Amino acid sequence: MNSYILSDLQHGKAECRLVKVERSSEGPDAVHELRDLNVTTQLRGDFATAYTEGDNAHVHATDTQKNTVYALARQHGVATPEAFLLTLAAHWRTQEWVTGTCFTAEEYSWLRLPANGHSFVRSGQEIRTATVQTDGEETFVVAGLTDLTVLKSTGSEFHGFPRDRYTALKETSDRVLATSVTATWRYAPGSEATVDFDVAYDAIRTAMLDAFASTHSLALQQTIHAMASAALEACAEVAEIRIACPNKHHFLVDLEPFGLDNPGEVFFAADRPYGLISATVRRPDAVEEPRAWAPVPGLR
Ligand SMILES: O=c1[nH]c(=O)c2[nH]c(=O)[nH]c2[nH]1
Repeated sequence: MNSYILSDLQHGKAECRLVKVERSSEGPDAVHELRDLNVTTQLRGDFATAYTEGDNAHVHATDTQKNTVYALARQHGVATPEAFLLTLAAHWRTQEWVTGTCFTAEEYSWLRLPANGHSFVRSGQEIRTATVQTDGEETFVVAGLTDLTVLKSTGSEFHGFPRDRYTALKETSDRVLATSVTATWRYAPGSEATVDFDVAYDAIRTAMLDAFASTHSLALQQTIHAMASAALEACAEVAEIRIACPNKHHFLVDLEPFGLDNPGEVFFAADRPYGLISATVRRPDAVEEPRAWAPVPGLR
């Protein structure tokens, strides 16, 4: 065996697609509930000999982990993404050689069609996200959303920035502000026992959208701060929130060569490059917890 240092071992099944139908009634008038998740499991623990010796005696097979996702969905249901990940965590944290766990889920939303209670259309809006980790006795829950695309066609300015020999950007007092919000919030330790994750999600999403719409923006940075603050105000159980936003630039097209004016009506929506702006906003009394954020990507 060599003397290199092995660390950060984890193994699990990535992207277990799980659709759970809650069947409270049957027949042509059946009203069903749908939860559509993409679940990734990761176990951490005493698994080094699999890496160093190829000895799998401690390895809970990723296939077993995948099967456990489906079996626990059947046995415990999927009340919310966070609740389901907590169920997985409760199962795996007690298994031999497991000292820590990390479960993540994306949730895709479906809207009920008016015809009956069991037909749905995928809603093209944001993806909900959740991550539950355990480290021994401790539990960390973060949740959020990505791809929440928003735009305001006025009420956004950008000026007062420094100018140097490479600055070409004109100051503006009226521009299109568009972004695709990725937000992730961390629940205060212990709050997972009492918080209603669906209620919290809806409250935070609504608060962020209201803040985006109602903030007269002097910078996307200011809008991000307003959205994050509104989220903390909307949900007492959230200790901190991270928001990352691409600035989806909309450039006014010069129509003068064609003898036309363009009073803020015709834009070129560029897809790249884009500004990329992010921040974390934390309650003053909340203790930082870097472990909770470790698996959370900055921006997707
Ligand atoms: O809201 C903005 N923030 C920036 O930091 C920035 N930089 C830039 O070129 N445009 C903008 N807009």
